[in-house]
Amino acid sequence: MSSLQRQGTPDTSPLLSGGSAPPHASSSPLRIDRLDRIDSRSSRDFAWHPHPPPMPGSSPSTGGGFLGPRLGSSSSLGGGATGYQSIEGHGLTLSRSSSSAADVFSAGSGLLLREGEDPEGRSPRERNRRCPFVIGVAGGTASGKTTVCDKIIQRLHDQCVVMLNQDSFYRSLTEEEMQDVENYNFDSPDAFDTPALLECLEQLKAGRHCEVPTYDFTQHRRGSETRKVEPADVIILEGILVLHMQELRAHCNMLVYVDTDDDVRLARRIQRDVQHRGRDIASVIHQYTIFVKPAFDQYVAPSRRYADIIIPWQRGDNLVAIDLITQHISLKLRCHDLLRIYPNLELLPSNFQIRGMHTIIRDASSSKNDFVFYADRLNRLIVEAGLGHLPFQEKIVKTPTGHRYVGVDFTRGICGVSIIRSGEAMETALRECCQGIKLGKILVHRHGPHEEEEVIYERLPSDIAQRHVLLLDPLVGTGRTACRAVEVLLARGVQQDKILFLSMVAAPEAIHKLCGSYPGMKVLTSEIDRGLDEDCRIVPGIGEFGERYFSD
Ligand SMILES: O=P(O)(O)OC[C@H]1O[C@H](OP(=O)(O)OP(=O)(O)O)[C@H](O)[C@@H]1O
Ligand SMILES: O=c1cc[nH]c(=O)[nH]1
Repeated sequence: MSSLQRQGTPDTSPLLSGGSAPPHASSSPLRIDRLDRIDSRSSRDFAWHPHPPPMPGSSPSTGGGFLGPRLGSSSSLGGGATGYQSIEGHGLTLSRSSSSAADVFSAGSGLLLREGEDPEGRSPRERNRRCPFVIGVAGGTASGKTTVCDKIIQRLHDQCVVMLNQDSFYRSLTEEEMQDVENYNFDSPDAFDTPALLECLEQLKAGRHCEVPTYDFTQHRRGSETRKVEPADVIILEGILVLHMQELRAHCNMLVYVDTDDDVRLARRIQRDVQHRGRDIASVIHQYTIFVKPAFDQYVAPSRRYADIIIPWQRGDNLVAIDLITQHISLKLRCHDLLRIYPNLELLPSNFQIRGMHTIIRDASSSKNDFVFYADRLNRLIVEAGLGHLPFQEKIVKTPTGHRYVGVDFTRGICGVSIIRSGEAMETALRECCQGIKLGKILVHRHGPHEEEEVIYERLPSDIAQRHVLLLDPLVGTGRTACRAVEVLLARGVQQDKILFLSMVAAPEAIHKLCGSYPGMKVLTSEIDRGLDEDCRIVPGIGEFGERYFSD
């Protein structure tokens, strides 16, 4: 809203009073950069699955199972950052990880797919499923990995979590190997059917169920039955070699190493194998000395260096570490819940350039020049991403080398409508992308954060009902201003599914309101903030966008 209209009501806007944005803060005390690779592109159905009774960690192997309500799967991967942080006194080390850039950005945006036109025959909703958040948990034998996983699952009780145990993917021994089982190395990477494990992981990440083998530790064989594991929000992949194997690490958004003294582990191993796996003490010690310990030294202990988080775990009570991990995951998943709930919500895939732009725009001490420069840059990306959601027509052209190129033709019949005044800051980006585009404007005024909105000005293309409309406003807090503007468009005959709302920062409240009220309209934002303060300002927010962008 223009400062002119604001005169006399300087503090009426949810975003006008209070000025500068508070420092960025999250409900998690940690910043674990690799977790920021989670991003998302759309939604899935809600469904509920009962909690099964806890399964014994012995033969036949647990294999994995439902551990919570299913909300759907989540993100694709983006970023590829490494993080390093050490938290003294919390018994938790966040360490540099070697996250590979290869596991970033699953394409999957489906931007060029028209409704019902998916090569794999998926519905638009299935197509928009996100990959789940995958946590890899490794550590030596009997280090307490299962307990750590159980604690994480307990604390993520409002999410659907499934576990995949590497143990379930032991190969069946051949007759020959069975003859000399005392001298078979169960701790070597070769003992596992890793392709089968990868296939399961890939199925789950694609939003499909998988069949996990069962393994009988007393017979050293796979059972004839498999266990069906449904897709979930979070997958915990647990096993001694999960961090050692690059192909498994590449699937994980977060790598955890459980660090327990060797003697504690040996004592636990003896107890477990004797009680649950039909062994005697002498054979357990023999196996430990000949295979388990050397394999630990060769594969498991060195894999610590890949961990994002190393948890010292002696007595099984390092709950601070568990809390820190799960708080952070919950924070990430909360944002993704919105994306699951609303198929019409899109989040601009993040990367460090975009995060850097946000950092400058959100910094209260940034200069006007910087604010405008980076807001323009970011708006350009948002507009480009928004345009990618418009329908297209195939177009074949001839290249200068005389070859055919099968491409697409841009949509005709679009226009932009900015919500005055901050929305006008996005017009530049739209004009730069679409030369000569028709632009309209709507001015919505509200006397106070809890007052009714009033449309006091509208100028729209006369043929707007025939056009696709890009509705522009960098900030949506309560979503009331935006909803009012949408009502104006609908009253002018624009169809919901021809409206694309573009914003830079949205509060969850606005997303519920906009996406819930107008399921046919697409909403694209570059970041979703934590919420609103008592004056309905976005937290952490940007402050008064219009003031910062337009004032001298
Ligand atoms: O989602 P809501 O709670 O309705 O608030 C969002 C509105 O607030 C901001 O404008 P502002 O009122 O600051 O006016 P301005 O753009 O004219 O500066 C923003 O640009 C939206 O138009
Ligand atoms: O069958 C198995 C599998 C793992 N470790 C063992 O000792 N036996």
